Amino acid sequence: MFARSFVRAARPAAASMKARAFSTGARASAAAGSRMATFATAGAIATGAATFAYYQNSQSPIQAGSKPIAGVKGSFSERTFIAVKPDGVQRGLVAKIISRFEERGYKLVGLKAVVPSKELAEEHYADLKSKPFFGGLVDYMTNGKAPVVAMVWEGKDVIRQGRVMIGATNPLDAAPGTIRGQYTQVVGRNIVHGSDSFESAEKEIGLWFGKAGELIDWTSANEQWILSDN
Ligand SMILES: Nc1ncnc2c1ncn2[C@@H]1O[C@H](COP(=O)(O)OP(=O)(O)OP(=O)(O)O)[C@@H](O)[C@H]1O
Repeated sequence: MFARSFVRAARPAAASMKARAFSTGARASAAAGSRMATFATAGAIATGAATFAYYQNSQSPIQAGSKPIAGVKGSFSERTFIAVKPDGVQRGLVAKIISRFEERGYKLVGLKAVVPSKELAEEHYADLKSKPFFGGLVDYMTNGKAPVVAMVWEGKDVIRQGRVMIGATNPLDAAPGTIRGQYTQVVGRNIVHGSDSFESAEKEIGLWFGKAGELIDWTSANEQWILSDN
């Protein structure tokens, strides 16, 4: 009985959330000149009763710019940009990468599949413009043979911890147990990206997720069990 009324009540809210996530996605897409499909951003997150209540009581489940786009540096609200690159998507490693962050207790606040425009990829990797592999890197990110799965994760020290979890850029130097140390062999196909500083996170989240409109500010029921100090 409860379950049925919950589902019935949830339907219109979920539908409006999806519509809103889609329209903000479309706006950002137009801005970045990218082809993208926003999926599961609002719908998959809003599965728990507590989260549902939060959405139900909220006029706008989509963040309206109340929080800085990369959260607050060094706080529980710090955010990082993590992307599964096309080789990771082709190899079916998206769920494994998401699981690592989820199981660590980090909170998923943004998720979408994107084939980025050349301009977006060039801006993302602007600091590598002079490198001989730059053209190939941009082509591999943008050729559409597979999308990039772009994500924003939130939690304590998530920028630094995200880099540790991902491992060194060159798989030869990546420690066993890190994502690259477990799944990759060569630097040109190292399956995942993570912001390397707060400033990079601000820039990258802004580039890939527009003006924070696509990010969902929600409260995890587990937060006190993951983030409390004695
Ligand atoms: N020597 C190289 N040959 C080919 N591709 C490279 C080389 N060095 C770096 N790359 C590619 O460029 C990406 C960006 O390089 P960068 O030096 O910024 O490392 P990173 O910050 O660990 O990587 P990412 O930005 O993807 O997280 C690497 O992840 C890799 O895909």
